[in-house]
Amino acid sequence: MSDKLTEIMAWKRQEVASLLRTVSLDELSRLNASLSKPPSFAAALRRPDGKLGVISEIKRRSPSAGAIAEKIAATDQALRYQAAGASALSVLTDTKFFGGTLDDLRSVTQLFREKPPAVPCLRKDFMVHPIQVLQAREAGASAILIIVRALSDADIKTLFDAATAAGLDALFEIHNDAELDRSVRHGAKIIGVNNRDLAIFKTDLGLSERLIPKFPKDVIAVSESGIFTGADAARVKACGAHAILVGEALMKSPNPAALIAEFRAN
Ligand SMILES: O=C(O)c1ccccc1NCC(=O)[C@H](O)[C@H](O)COP(=O)(O)O
Repeated sequence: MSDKLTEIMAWKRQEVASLLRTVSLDELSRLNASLSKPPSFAAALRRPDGKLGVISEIKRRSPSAGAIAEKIAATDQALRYQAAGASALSVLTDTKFFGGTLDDLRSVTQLFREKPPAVPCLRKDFMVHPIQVLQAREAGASAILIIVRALSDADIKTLFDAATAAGLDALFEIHNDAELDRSVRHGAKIIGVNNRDLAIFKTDLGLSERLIPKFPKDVIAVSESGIFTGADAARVKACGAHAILVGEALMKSPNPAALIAEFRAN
């Protein structure tokens, strides 16, 4: 792993270091019991009409694209996505590389509680420790991200167990066959193929086409990154994706509702 992800993970471990303390499964279960249940991320991705679930991302900037919509308020974009019929939101909470914050997630989930329907939110960050899972649950998330390539099996188990205890779903993100095998061994229920090669920042939907047909039938399949048009969405749906995760195209679109409708046209 010698690419941008290596740099981000190293930074994330440094960032989280000041917060580190033991977070037991018991503490997470008690926290879960004390808070209102978040809407199910997994259930939102498998649509009864067979159309693609669309996970719509709030992403102000990124290492590959640079500035996307630096000044946008998370709640304004969240309302646009809610009105557009997004299945779920992905809220980037990393500040250094993506310009997001945990407050973005908090304010969006609070807004959805006040103005239903509550669209489930993924905490999109680089998870390394259960304290981040606890933060995600407190901030109202429905799911966390587990980047298989960046974590040892022991770390994956710790994070997945923590998410389960906290009442959260986990999106396992993969880039190759070995990572698919590892996710399945861990019992992943939602697996996303990230089409972006983090060494050269190029996206290739062919990666979803190669890997998704190999997913176990009961796993929810997500295709992530590099999806811009109805034709792109149709390609990944044809290979078995239940849902897509879209950032840049939706953030830059003047009409996210029309774009989401285009993604679901097939
Ligand atoms: O987007 C990046 O440049 C990036 C770089 C390093 C690690 C992760 C990165 N992106 C995170 C994502 O997974 C995407 O934001 C997400 O899949 C949406 O992608 P897109 O629709 O291409 O904006």
